[in-house]
Amino acid sequence: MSHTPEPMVRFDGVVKRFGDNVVLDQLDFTVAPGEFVTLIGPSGSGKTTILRLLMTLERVSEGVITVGGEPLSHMRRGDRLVPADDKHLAAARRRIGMVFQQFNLFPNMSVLRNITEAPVHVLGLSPAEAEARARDLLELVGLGDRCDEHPSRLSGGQQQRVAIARALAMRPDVLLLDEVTSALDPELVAGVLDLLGDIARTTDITFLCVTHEMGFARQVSDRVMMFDHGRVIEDAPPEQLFTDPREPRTREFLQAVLDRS
Ligand SMILES: Nc1ncnc2c1ncn2[C@@H]1O[C@H](COP(=O)(O)OP(=O)(O)OP(=O)(O)O)[C@@H](O)[C@H]1O
Repeated sequence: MSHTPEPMVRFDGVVKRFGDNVVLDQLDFTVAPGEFVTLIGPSGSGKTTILRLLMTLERVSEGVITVGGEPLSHMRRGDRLVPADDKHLAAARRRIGMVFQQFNLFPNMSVLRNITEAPVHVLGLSPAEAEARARDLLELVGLGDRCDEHPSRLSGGQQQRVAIARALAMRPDVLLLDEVTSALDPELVAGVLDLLGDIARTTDITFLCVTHEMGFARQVSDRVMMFDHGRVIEDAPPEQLFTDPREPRTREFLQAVLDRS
């Protein structure tokens, strides 16, 4: 008998409103463990809101999000689900990492300390364990010789590599990527994308990625979800979605991206 694994991420009837503005409209989707899913769609279609909900930076208005089968936004109380309290949210958040457009490194700490800080203070690793982990990760991202420098001495691409190492140091089950190359000089983009592609191929981390880099999305994604007005209007493997989109809105969007580049 075949066994379908529990999705790593599940959105079940998720609604997000800001005032009267319905930003996510009864959203249902799942992401399997280890899958790389890219979210595309016009500005304002709700992509970043999805990542912010997963980071618990926002709360759902309705519906349930689960990560690894555990409700993120809610807690089980007997047979019922009740909104999560801060302690539950903090525990759930540990399973999820995020890399932002603007690196968000601590400017006054060395590169090494940027990476050891959360494993020591959030996961409770000893400083020696955290440092060993950080040094391994800095090797992985090609910055093994820059441990003691401050982020301001690094290029944007190198800073983003530190941010990637920092996210990996928490050993997340899910890694969220939000336009991670948008703030980089064009010549630095490919190196960061190659690194992320390698990490995606060689780890079992589940990725949700918002990007305008359609070449990258096409290369690394298992699935691409096209959003429009807070709904998924098309969900397909990249080779299909990019070459033969079913929905006219997807076609228009891809054409507009092509025209801009
Ligand atoms: N904190 C907030 N308060 C009010 N409205 C918000 C807030 N955050 C997002 N929105 C609105 O939610 C909608 C979706 O925004 P979101 O950032 O998720 O879109 P997006 O698809 O990621 O867009 P982009 O590609 O431009 O980043 C937009 O209409 C936006 O104005």
